[in-house]
Amino acid sequence: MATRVRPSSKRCAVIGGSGFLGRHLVEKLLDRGYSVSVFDIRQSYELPGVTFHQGDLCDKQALLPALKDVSLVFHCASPAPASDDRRLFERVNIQGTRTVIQACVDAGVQKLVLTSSASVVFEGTDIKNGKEDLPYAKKPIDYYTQTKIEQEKLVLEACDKEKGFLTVAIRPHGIFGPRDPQLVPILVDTARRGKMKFIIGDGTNLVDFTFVENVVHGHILAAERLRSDSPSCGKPYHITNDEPIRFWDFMSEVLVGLGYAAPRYHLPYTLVYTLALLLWLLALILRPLMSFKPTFTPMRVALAGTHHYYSCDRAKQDLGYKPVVSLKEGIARTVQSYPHLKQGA
Ligand SMILES: NC(=O)C1=CN([C@@H]2O[C@H](COP(=O)(O)OP(=O)(O)OC[C@H]3O[C@@H](n4cnc5c(N)ncnc54)[C@H](O)[C@@H]3O)[C@@H](O)[C@H]2O)C=CC1
Ligand SMILES: CC(C)CCC[C@@H](C)[C@H]1CC[C@H]2C3=C(CC[C@]12C)[C@@]1(C)CCC(=O)C[C@@H]1CC3
Repeated sequence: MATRVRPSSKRCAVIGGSGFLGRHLVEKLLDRGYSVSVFDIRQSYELPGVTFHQGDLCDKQALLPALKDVSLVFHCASPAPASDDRRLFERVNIQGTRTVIQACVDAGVQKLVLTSSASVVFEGTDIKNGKEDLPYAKKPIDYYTQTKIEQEKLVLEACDKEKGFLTVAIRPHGIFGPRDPQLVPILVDTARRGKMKFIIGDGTNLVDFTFVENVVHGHILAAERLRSDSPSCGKPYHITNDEPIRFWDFMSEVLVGLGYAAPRYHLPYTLVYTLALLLWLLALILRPLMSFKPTFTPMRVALAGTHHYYSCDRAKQDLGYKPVVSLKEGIARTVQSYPHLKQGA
C-alpha cells in the first residue's frame, strides 16, 4: 500500500506574502527556521529561503504548486479596504477563500491560519474591551468588512478534526509599522493637503493600534499551538497591542514624530459622519461619469470617532500571547522607518 508522505512541519505557505503583514510574517518565519512558499498576485521582493508563486488565489490550479509539501498555510491576502469595490471583495475574500480551503484540503495541508479582522464585529458604534463572543456585525460598515465576516465563517467552519484539517482565525486591529502602505501614508497625505487640523468628536475615544510584529507573533503562536486537542481549533482570536490609546493621541504622536502639526480643532461627530455619508453617496452616483475618492469616508469617520478596543484575554489564555513590542517603541520604530514622509522631505 502506498503511504502518503506527511509534509514537513517546517515548510509553510503565506498567501498574500508580498503584502505589508505577509512580508513581516515571512521574515519572522525564516528567522524561526521555516522554509516559505509565497503565493501572491504580485512579487514585491526576493529573499533566500522563499519560493515565489505569482497568481490569483481564486485559481486553484495556480495555488496547488505553492501548497506542495506544505503542512501549514497562512492566508493573509485581501484587496485593500480603500478600493471599496464590492465585486472584487466578494470574488477574492469569499469565493477565493473557498478556493483556498479546497486547495489546502486537496494538497493535504494540516493547518490553515486566517488573518481576519477585529472589525468583523464593528458596526460603527462603541465597543469597549470587546470579546470574541460578540456577534458578527449585522450592519457591517463597508463591503470590505462584510466579506471579511463571510471569509472568517468559511475558514472556521472548515475546521475538521476527524479529517485532520485544523483552522484558526486571527483578528488584528489597526496594524501599523514599517512598510505599512495604508495608515501612515494616508495620514501624511491628508496632513500635507492641510486636512489634518480637525479632531472628530471630543477626542477621548479609545482604539487599538497594533504593531505589526505583535500581529506576526500572534499568527505564529496560533499556528504552532494548533493541534486537534487544543482549544483554539475553529476559533477566532483578537490580537492587539493590549494598550488601547485615544485615536487622536495616536495620530498626533505619528504626525508630530514626522514633523507635522497635531490636529487641534474639534468638529461634532454626527456632522462629519453625515457629510461623509453624503459625499460617499455622491461619489457612488457619479461613478459612471467621473471618479473621485473622498478622504473622509463614513468608515474612516466611524473608526476615528468611536471607541473600539478589544480584549486579548482569550489569546493570552489559549495561545500564551503577550505583545512583544510596546506601543511607544512601535510608534518610534514606525516614525523612524518613514524618512521620506517627514515634513519637508
Ligand atoms: N492593515 C490593517 O490594519 C489590517 C489588516 N487586516 C488583514 O490583514 C491582511 C493583510 O493586510 P495588509 O498586509 O495590511 O494588506 P496588503 O494590501 O499589504 O497585503 C495584501 C496582499 O494580498 C495580495 N492579494 C490581493 N488580492 C489577491 C489575489 N486575488 N490573489 C493573490 N494575492 C492577492 C496583495 O497583492 C497583497 O500583497 C488582510 O487580510 C487584511 O484584511 C486585518 C486587520 C487590520
Ligand atoms: C483621514 C483620517 C481621519 C484617518 C487616517 C488614518 C486611517 C487611514 C486609518 C486609521 C484607522 C485605520 C484602520 C484601517 C485602515 C486605515 C485606518 C482607517 C482598517 C480599516 C484596515 C483593515 C481592517 O481590517 C480594520 C482597520 C481598522 C483601522
